[in-house]
Amino acid sequence: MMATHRNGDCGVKEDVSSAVVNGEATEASTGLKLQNGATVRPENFTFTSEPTLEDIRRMQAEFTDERNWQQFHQPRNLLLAMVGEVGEVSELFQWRGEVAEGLPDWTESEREHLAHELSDVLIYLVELAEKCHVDLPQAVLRKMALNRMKYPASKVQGSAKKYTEYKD
Ligand SMILES: Nc1ccn([C@H]2C[C@H](O)[C@@H](COP(=O)(O)OP(=O)(O)OP(=O)(O)O)O2)c(=O)n1
Repeated sequence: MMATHRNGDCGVKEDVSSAVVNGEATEASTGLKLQNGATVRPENFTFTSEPTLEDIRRMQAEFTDERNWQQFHQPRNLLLAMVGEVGEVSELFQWRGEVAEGLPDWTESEREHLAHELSDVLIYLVELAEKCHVDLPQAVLRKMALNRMKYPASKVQGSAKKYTEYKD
């Protein structure tokens, strides 16, 4: 079963808002903004530590080898397959309006369906990265470092503007 962490019915009307100081979200300032302006911290949600991305890469390689499917899994096909799965994730959200963190109004079956589709996206993403020889965990570290430089916390506080929109 998919691990879920619900906030319960707390009248949440806006998405998570977090204040950041020196690149770190402060404990007191991270939370859900309620209609009355009060802020409530969401329950912490964390992943389990395994499988790692390398575990997933290896398991998918075994899965495709066992079926003689490597012949179909070139980068372009994997990209198209991944985009198709992203579409399937989108289908689960379409026409529902905005949904609260933790998806409190979704059924267990809907949550499990979402878990399946997100997993399909990840599986294809990991295999695409493998076939392109991108070491995904290390690439993510490098990209996050770049993101921190492009969006200094002190400069972009509370603004969702693209970095190119800043004048200085
Ligand atoms: N040629 C294939 C076909 C499937 N898979 C694996 C990776 C995905 O995790 C999952 C995708 O399977 P489907 O294409 O059957 O897609 P869904 O599981 O989303 O089924 P549906 O489209 O019915 O929702 O299976 C794969 O690696 N290579």
